[in-house]
Amino acid sequence: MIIETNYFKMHPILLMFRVNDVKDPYGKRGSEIGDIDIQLKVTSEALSPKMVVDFVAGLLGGAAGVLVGHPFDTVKVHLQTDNPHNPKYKGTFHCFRTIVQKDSFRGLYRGITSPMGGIGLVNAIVFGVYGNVQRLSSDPNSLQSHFYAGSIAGVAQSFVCAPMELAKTRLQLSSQIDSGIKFTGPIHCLKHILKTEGIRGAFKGLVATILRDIPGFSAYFVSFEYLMRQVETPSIPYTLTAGGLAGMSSWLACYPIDVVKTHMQADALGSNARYNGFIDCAIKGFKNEGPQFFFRGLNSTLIRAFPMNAACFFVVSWILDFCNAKTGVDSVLHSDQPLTLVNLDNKTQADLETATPTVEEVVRKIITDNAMSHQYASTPQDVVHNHYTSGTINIAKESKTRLASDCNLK
Ligand SMILES: NC(=[NH2+])NCCC[C@H](N)C(=O)O
Repeated sequence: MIIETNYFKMHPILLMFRVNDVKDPYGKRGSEIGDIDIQLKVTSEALSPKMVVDFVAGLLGGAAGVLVGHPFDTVKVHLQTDNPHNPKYKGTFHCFRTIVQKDSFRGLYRGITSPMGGIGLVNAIVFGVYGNVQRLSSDPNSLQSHFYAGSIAGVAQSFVCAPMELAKTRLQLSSQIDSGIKFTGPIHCLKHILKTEGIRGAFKGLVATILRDIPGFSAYFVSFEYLMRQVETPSIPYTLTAGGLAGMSSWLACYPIDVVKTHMQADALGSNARYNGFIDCAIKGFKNEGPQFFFRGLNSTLIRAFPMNAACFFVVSWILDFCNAKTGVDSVLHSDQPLTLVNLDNKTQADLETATPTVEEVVRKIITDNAMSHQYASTPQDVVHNHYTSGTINIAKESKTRLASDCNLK
């Protein structure tokens, strides 16, 4: 069994194995390991603290992204809903300037409370679901796994994302719609929607959001993963660039659907509604305006996506890396057996990086090192008394491939 984390080139590999012969594995050779029958055990990582780390990393990464990206989002929504026949704005920069002139910087940061908490939450779901689905899939390293994990994450976050973006859109456009009511914030806005339009009203645009975010998030993660694989050790600028480009390609993959979604959420409900569903909205938009309808605001979206997702991916990667580096072990909970956590020092990691060890060699190494010095288990006997052992080691790519084939993994 091998479970790997994503985000960085040098993946920590988690090994969990079972020492079968608990009675006398060391034979007569002192602290050396005898011929023990080692079985690699496929173990679900579902209870691992790692699972939680993904969510927390997503939360903080999302918040960082919002701080950098929100002004661009305000511009995007203004442009998307501008009147095409009598446009207020001449373009992205003009829109930006007009908002600042009319409303100062507050205008750009209007409605940020909703995405701040909301995108934090959404990103916790996105990165949490994505990370765990990807790790637990049968072939975690393939781009296909990243694709599926991204799609599933996209669906999962839609249920929070749709009402949140609804409130955000209505707040951002509050001068144009809902005349009369001055919303104090997203919660106020959502409460009002719930009261006047019911639960259906609060989930207006849900289907459009799901349709948007399946391609959106699969492109997001596949492109990030792809870019990170192009270099051996990604530098900080490289990681930032990869995150930024991943954000941009994500929007390119779903932009027309996003335009329709925004229009539907800006639309009124009931008899005042202009659109009768997703398709109707798309057709009316197209008839009214031609193909440009589907690309209005794309510039500002792409411009916003770069810094926002650079910040987001960077913070997420940094947190995941920090958590891995700090402990040096993956603490794994197992329902019915005690665990020994094996912490390999840097030297051991380096040794294994240059070699191409077989599974057995790796396992022996872990046990030997663990037996020599460790806070969790100080003697070989201690290791053996705990039936399960796990360790995190960094292994070079070729070794990983070998390891994977030794374990009968694809
Ligand atoms: N279509 C999407 N939702 N793509 C994912 C990008 C998410 C990212 N938080 C952004 O707003 O740029």
